[in-house]
Amino acid sequence: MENLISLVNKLQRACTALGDHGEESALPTLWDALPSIAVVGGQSSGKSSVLESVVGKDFLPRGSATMENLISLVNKLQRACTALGDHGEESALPTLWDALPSIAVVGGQSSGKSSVLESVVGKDFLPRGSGIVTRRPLVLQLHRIDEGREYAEFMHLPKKKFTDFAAVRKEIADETDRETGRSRQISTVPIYLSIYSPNVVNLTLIDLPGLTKVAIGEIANLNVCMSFLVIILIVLIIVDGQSESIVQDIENMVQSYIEKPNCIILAISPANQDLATSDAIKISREVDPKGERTFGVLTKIDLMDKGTDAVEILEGKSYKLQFPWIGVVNRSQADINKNADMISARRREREYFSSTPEYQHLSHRMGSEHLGKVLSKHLEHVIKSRIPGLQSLISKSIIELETELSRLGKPVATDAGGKLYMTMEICRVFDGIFKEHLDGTRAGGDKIYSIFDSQLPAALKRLQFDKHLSLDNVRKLITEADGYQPHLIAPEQGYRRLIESTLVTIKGPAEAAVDAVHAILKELVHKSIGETMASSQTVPIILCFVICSYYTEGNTELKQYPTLRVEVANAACEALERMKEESKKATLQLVEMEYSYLTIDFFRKLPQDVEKGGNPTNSIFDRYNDAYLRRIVGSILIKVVLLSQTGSTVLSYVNMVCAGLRNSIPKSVVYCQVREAKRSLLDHFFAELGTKEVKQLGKLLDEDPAIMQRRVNLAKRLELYRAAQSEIEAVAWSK
Ligand SMILES: Nc1nc2c(ncn2[C@@H]2O[C@H](COP(=O)(O)OP(=O)(O)OP(=O)(O)O)[C@@H](O)[C@H]2O)c(=O)[nH]1
Repeated sequence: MENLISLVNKLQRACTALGDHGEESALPTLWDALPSIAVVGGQSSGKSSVLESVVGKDFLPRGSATMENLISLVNKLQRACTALGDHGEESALPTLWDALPSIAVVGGQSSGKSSVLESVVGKDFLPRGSGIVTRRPLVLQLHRIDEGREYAEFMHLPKKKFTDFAAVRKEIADETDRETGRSRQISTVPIYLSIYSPNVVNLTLIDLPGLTKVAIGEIANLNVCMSFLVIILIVLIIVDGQSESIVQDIENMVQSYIEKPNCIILAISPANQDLATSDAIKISREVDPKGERTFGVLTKIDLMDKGTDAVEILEGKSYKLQFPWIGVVNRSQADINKNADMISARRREREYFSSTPEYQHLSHRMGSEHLGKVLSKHLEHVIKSRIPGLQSLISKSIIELETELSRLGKPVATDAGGKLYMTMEICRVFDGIFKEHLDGTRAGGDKIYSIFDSQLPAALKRLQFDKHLSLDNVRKLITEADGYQPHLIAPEQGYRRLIESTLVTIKGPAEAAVDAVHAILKELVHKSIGETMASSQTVPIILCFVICSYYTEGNTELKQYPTLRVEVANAACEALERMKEESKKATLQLVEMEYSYLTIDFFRKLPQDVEKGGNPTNSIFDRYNDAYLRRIVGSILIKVVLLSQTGSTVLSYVNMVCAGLRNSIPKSVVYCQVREAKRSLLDHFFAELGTKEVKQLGKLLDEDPAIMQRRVNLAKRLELYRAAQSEIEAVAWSK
């Protein structure tokens, strides 16, 4: 039996070595066929303990992994936010940073903020000196590691691990100067520092510049002598690069961090100063009047005057906060100068509280180690309570980002094939929209019909053939056509001239119809360009061309690519121009055809008419009298009588031809322009596109750099939010 079990063990080891873990594989898997025992159970049900008992060894990791996960998740999200430039500052994009809980350290200048931070971390790494030392927010993320050497990493130097904390201090000072240009000004752009150590608790702390009270405005309240001294001081400060506005700038910056409801305030007040004048308490009260998210920290307890103590404050009697006050004893300036190490400083601090009679009863909740633990615990609690809110914010943001991204479309392909494909797809979408306008799915095509139905007939009517065929005009034309020899039977040449000169006038309305349709087609081209969505970018390449899906999946206009937009518009308009010329030729030809050949029946009927009513023996002048001419013309006044006699007259012939042209002109226009535009609007453009090099194609798709940048930002943010969503879900489920 033992052999059998060890055989299975051996086989399982071999499977693992071959990468066969029972996961999906194209090869038959042996792993799945081997028997094994899986330990299942709820969280903290004792799975690991059962396993360890079976093995008889203590070898599995333990602890409140979920809680640690929470803080490291928030740390991760904060780092990701920073990488995306999301510092919680004003941005058109939804910001996750603001929703993430953080701890901001605030207090007056030299109140001991940096010392508290260093004590919590247990490392000496922050720049020290006179004046305003902290001039940029320092976002300090503490990561607890199980073992190994502690190290620090800056966000702006991602690949560099700092094991020497003096170098960390130097880098903070240098990076501050890089941003503020050694001008001693302050900057709101944070420095991100991560410290990995087995001696820290998971925590994110933000060190902010110290609040200061020196301001020009306060000089007025001082006596002359003092004012003089302060002015000299301020001049010195200004010479040193610090302007008066710095006081306000610092206050604004601190305020902007701590006013966010998710910010936990670590208010640092020195015990050797009156608490009533504490900058930290003053500013935190403004944003958190009930003290619901303010932790009061009292520094410099060891520096209090002899005979005084901080017991009243630490017991919450003189100034009550929701959370108990925590007293700390940091390294003094002398300790710093002597390079006293943090471990012994922490030990001395512990000893101070346990051995000072006034504080002995409070010693279990004093000191920087205790502070670190309290903050970590509180942060966990806050994060936990924020999870539902975070989840809904992230889900909402994901939807918003996806919508916006699909509106912007996919980025331009880099290779020639991809660029060509994208250009063609955009053109095809444009072409589809243009056709829809003509076919009635979209508005605009109906205007063409209204030209044929009302404008052309109205224009033909306005020609007033009867007026053109006035007796004087008829006489003139017939006489001219007869030349030196009057006609014998019928004035054929005269008829021809009359008809020709009348029908020629139809060219005007015919040409106008061509031009009007051309104008409408051009208008529809521009309309379609405006409506063209770069939806080819949102539809997977394998999908066939389904226009309706383009309309629903995205609505980025062709104007996203200004050059392509212009080129497509030009190509389409040039094509329409060519079609217009063809149409004009064909349509005018229709009119010309009508006067080039007159229907023969018309002439055959004329001699009979002459026989019936005319008198060929009359002199030429008699035959050209008004009655005779009127008969030729068939003027409206006498047309009833004369039409019945002559059967055909110039006017009726012209009207007959005109009625025919009224039908055939639209046919010609539609054939040459509308049908042709639907068929081959961009044929020339496509032919030219095929000959273009990748560079020229790139120029066509010269997207607005701002849009490109926005797409990149949105995509990164979406990636972050999706990752955050799955991580938060994992934590939320295991809560
Ligand atoms: N004796 C003693 N000295 C302290 C204590 N806390 C801070 N100090 C000293 O007070 C001075 C100022 O401390 P910092 O931690 O630099 O103060 P800060 O608030 O960070 O200063 P800025 O960032 O410049 O505003 C330093 O010399 C510290 O050594 C303390 O609890 N006891």
